[in-house]
Order: sequence, then C-alpha cells, then structure tokens
Amino acid sequence: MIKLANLTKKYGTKTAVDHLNLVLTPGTVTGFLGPNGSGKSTTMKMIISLVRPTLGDVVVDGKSYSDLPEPTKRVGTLIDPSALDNNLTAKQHLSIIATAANLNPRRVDEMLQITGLENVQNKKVKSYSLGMKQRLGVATALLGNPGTIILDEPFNGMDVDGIKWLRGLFKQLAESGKCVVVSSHLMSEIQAVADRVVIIGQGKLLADMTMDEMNRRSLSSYIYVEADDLDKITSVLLDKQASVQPSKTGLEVRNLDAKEIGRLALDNQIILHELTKVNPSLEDVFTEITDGKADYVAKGVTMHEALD
Ligand SMILES: Nc1ncnc2c1ncn2[C@@H]1O[C@H](COP(=O)(O)OP(=O)(O)OP(=O)(O)O)[C@@H](O)[C@H]1O
Repeated sequence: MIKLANLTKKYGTKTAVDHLNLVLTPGTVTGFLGPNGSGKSTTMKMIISLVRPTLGDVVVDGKSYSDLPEPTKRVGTLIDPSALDNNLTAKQHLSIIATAANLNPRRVDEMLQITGLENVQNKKVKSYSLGMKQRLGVATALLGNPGTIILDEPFNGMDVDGIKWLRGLFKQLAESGKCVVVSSHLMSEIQAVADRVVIIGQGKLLADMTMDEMNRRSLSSYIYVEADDLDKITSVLLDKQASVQPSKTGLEVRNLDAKEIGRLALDNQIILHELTKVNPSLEDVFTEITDGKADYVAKGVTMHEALD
C-alpha cells in the first residue's frame, strides 16, 4: 500500500504537484489521469524517491521507498522507456537488474516470455520500436515480483494487440492482489481496465472515484439550457424540483425533460437560446473535470496563421 500525504513538488515558482493526498490500495488497477503537464510523472518519481518532495511524504508499505531493504521486490516501475541502455539486449538488461537485486535468474526468462520478447531477447534495444521498449519496461517492472507496480504512460507506442495484452496483464496482476497504478492522459486507454480513477490537474487532486461511479456520471444525461435570463429560468426550474447546475454559458438541468423546460420558458416569457439533450461520454466527463486545468492548451491559432 502507498500513502501520499500532502505531497508537493515545486520547480522554482512552478508547482508541479500540489498537496496531493492519496492511498493506493492492493488488488486494484488505479488509472492516474490528467492532461499533459498535470504532475503525473513527478508524482510517480516522488513515490520511488527519484524526485525529492518539496513538502509532504510518501510511505510505501510503511516506509519511505529509499529505506526499503529490497525495493525491487516491493515496487516495480516503468517511468521512462527511453532511459534503457540502447547497447544492451533485453536479456542482458534484465539479467543485470536481476543480479544487482539478488533475484532468481529464472525470472529473466519468465519475464521475457510473459512480455512476448523471447524472440528478440538477444537483439540490442536500439533496434526496438517504442512498443517493444515498453514491453521491456514492463518486464523490468515485474522482475522482482513486486506488490506494487507503477507504470507511466505504458500504452504509448503500443499497437492494438499490445494494448489488449497490457490491459489483460494489469487485470491479472490486480486479481492476484497487487496494487497497479497506470498513468495516462487519455480516458480511453484507462476506461477498460481501471477499477478506480484518480484525476489530477495542475498538480491538484480533481477527482477520485471508482470506474463504476465514473460510468454512472457518464450515463447521467441532462438538458443543456441557454436563455436570455438565466436567473429567472433557474428559479422557475428549481420551483419544479429540477436539479440545476451552472455550466459553460448556460445550465445543466436534470429531472425535467426538454419539452417541459420549453413549456416553462414560454409560460414565463423567457427566451431560450439553446435546449439540447446531452449524453456525456466518459471522455466528456474527463474533459469536464479537467476543464481549464491543462498546462498546455492550443490558443486557437490555426496552422495557417502559425505558418504565415
Ligand atoms: N525537472 C523539471 N524541472 C522543471 N520543471 C519540471 C521538471 N519536471 C517536470 N516539470 C514541470 O512540472 C509540471 C508537471 O510535469 P509532469 O511531467 O509531472 O506532468 P505529466 O502529467 O506527467 O505530463 P505528461 O502527460 O505530458 O507526461 C510540468 O509543468 C513540467 O513542465
């Protein structure tokens, strides 16, 4: 089990991770989601003491990672596949780690088999595609048979078969009682595999819910209303026991259908500008939660303007 308490990292004036409190539990695949630059990698690096927190603590199985006697047997990580030594083969890479961590050498062959790298085990990493490097990263993470596996964007560069295989592997690992944490900036990569979704934006925790709760949110359709007098229509709708929430430049209305809302607007001489039924997808829910929380947003400049 991993506990993050008030975990904070500042780079100069930039706060990459901002007072994060989380408990990552065994037997669960946790999807760690957030837009680019939201602090996912920095958080993962702080868990394994690659980055020192400015404030707060990380506790791994009751200890700081750097105080664990055999860390590779506790936490396996895939953080940056480009950090692999290009001049080593997959077999050499895994064997070096197995020897250094005093692991049974049999694990090397088992991991090559599990990750589908058996046939290329004697080829140098420099000849590998990104997907093959990711597979070697996964093999490395699993080498010590750790209780916790942390993978930063493991789906990057994976083809469809690779993605399917990874999802199956994560499920199996969680079913065998392991704590699996997988980061991604795409909801679509996580939705088929995560039991729990943690969403961060600009280093702050924005949401922490089960995948079932996230799915329920996406199934909850509503009517989006824009009108000339939002205050007036809000009070009319509330009188009819509707649930009303401000959204963008209008309102999200639940418990009343579009026909009833239209009729109420007419009766109260309110002009409607929009009346739309919305069935949000999981991606929509993710976008709504992270709206305005991305560090890197295209400013609406067209490619044509940029090239002028
Ligand atoms: N070594 C560093 N020095 C200065 N700033 C950094 C450093 N590492 C990360 N940052 C900044 O901290 C913020 C969080 O970065 P981080 O890589 O943790 O985000 P991320 O969610 O993993 O992003 P991505 O999905 O793009 O990989 C970003 O604004 C990034 O520019």
